[in-house]
Amino acid sequence: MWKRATATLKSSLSLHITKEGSKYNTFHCHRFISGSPLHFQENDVIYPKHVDSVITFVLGGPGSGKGTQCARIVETYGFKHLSAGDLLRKEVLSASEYGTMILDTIREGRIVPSAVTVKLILREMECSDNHKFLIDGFPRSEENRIAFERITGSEPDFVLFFDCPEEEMVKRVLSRNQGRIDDNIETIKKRLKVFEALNLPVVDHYEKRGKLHRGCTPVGPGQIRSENRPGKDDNVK
Ligand SMILES: Nc1ncnc2c1ncn2[C@@H]1O[C@H](COP(=O)(O)OP(=O)(O)O)[C@@H](O)[C@H]1O
Ligand SMILES: O=c1ccn([C@@H]2O[C@H](COP(=O)(O)OP(=O)(O)O)[C@@H](O)[C@H]2O)c(=O)[nH]1
Ligand SMILES: [Mg+2]
Repeated sequence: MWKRATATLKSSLSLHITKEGSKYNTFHCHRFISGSPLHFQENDVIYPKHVDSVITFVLGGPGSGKGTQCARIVETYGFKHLSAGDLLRKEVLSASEYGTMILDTIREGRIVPSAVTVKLILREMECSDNHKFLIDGFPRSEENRIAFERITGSEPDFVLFFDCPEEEMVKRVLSRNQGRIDDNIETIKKRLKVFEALNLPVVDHYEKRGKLHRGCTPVGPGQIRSENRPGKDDNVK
C-alpha cells in the first residue's frame, strides 16, 4: 500500500509542478493572519476550490504512528507537516482565549470545536511557502470534515489511514514519554472510544470516495507493512 500511495502522491506532485499558471498558496484568507482571533463567520469560505495545493489527511488511532510516518514523508517528499494536535497544544501555551477549553478537551480525550481547529490549520497553511500539506490527526469527526470542506470549499487529494491493533496503540502511547497530559491509561481509553465512534466514520467516508490508502504500522519502529502483501515488511524510505 505504501509504495502505491507514495507513487500516487509523487505523480500528483509532478502533475501539479508542471501545471502551467498554477498559483500556490494564494489563499483568500488575509482576514486570518497569524495571531488573529479564532472567529469564523457562518458562511466563510476562505480556501477556494481553484487553489492548487495538494492536501493529504493522515488518520489513525492514538499511537498508530501518524506523526512518525509524517516525518518520513516530509523527508522524502517535502510536504509541510501540520499536526492538528501540535497546533492545539501550541495554542494552549499561547495566551489564547481558547487555551483552557482546548486543554480541558484534550485532557478528556474529546474533540475541540471544528471552527477552532480549522482556523489553526488554515493559519499555518497561509504562512507556508509549501503547496503540499500533510494534515495529521484531522479531521477527527464527520463534523470536523464537513467544517473543513465547507470553509475551504475543497476536499483532500489523498487520505492515508494507519491501522494498528488497539493493544499496540496503547503500548506505544504509554511509552511515548512526551509528557502529554492525555498519554495516560484513563484518557487513552476515552480517546480510543472517540476514535471508533467519531473518526472511523470519516475513514469510511473517504473510502467510499476512493481517496483512502490504508497501511498498518505494527512491525517495529519506523516500518510499515502493506496490507496487500502480508508478511513483506517495507521500509518507508
Ligand atoms: N511502527 C512502529 N513500531 C513501534 N513503535 C512505533 C512505530 N511507529 C511509531 N512508534 C512509536 O509509537 C509512539 C506513537 O507514535 P506517533 O507517531 O506519535 O503516533 P500518533 O501520532 O499516531 O499518535 C511513538 O513513541 C513512536 O516512536
Ligand atoms: O483535529 C483534532 C486533533 C486533535 N484534537 C485533540 O488533541 C488530542 C491529541 O491529538 P493528537 O493528534 O496529537 O494525538 P495522537 O493521535 O497523535 O496521539 C486529541 O485526543 C483531541 O483531544 C482535536 O480535538 N482535534
Ligand atoms: Mg500524533
